[in-house]
Amino acid sequence: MSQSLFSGSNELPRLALFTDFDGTLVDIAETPDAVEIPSDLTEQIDRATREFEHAFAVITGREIADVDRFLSPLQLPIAGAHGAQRRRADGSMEQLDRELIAGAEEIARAIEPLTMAHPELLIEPKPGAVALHYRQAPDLASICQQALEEILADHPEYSLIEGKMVYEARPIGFDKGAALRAFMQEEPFLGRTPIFIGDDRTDEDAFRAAQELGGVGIKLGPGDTAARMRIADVASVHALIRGLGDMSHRDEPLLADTAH
Ligand SMILES: O=P(O)(O)OC[C@H]1O[C@H](O[C@H]2O[C@H](CO)[C@@H](O)[C@H](O)[C@H]2O)[C@H](O)[C@@H](O)[C@@H]1O
Repeated sequence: MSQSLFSGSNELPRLALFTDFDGTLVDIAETPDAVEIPSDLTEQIDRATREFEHAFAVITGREIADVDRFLSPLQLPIAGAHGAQRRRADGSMEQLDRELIAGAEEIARAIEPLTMAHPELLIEPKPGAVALHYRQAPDLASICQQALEEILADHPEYSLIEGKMVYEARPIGFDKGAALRAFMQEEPFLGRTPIFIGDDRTDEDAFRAAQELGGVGIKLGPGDTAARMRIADVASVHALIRGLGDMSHRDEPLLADTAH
């Protein structure tokens, strides 16, 4: 890391914490529904959100309802479907254009012949976006990419993005960086220093946004990244969330004056 988030000051900045979901808060699983939620995860997150005065949000490719189901009973601020959906900290929803929702439904229908021919493929329709998973059939990656490219030629309002064993159609103008910036303009995020933790290439926009706003991106795992910091694995993310929650309670100087 070239620069410390805490350098030049004895006091902790007021932090806002943003995390990705799959591969960051939970380990990657064979299918989207198979992710395992550690028994203490919701409690850990709940505690951190309180200590961060609720400046804690999830920014994910999943639809919001999925994350709510996995993290029940928590109802966090969430940007879902790569930012196409967004629930603010006050619980209000940013509404996505109906035409974009209809466009995503059409794209999902257009993929069906491919998934009928290859039942190992999985379509995940979401409000305003669509994922085509090939984790059960890695050899079909290029066929999936080509099929979606052809379908998106008729849907210029969408672009193709690539994740972990998945191709997705995401509406143009939406990404995780834009979602992070939108949260940062609202309470309780306003005026805080953003930290974004993610593991995938779709997280790069959010790393850059966090850093442009004076914060830091933390990349989980290997690979080229714009993030200035790295973290090893999901267990370390849980430990970091616990640790940051503890630190945010300190109002005394970070380093005690130990000069003799
Ligand atoms: O932005 P994220 O929270 O990381 O979401 C990205 C995509 O994650 C999910 O798919 C990925 O995780 C699955 C479960 O571990 C795995 O089976 C799949 O291969 C991964 O691509 C989710 O299903 C997608 O909707 C998200 O866009």
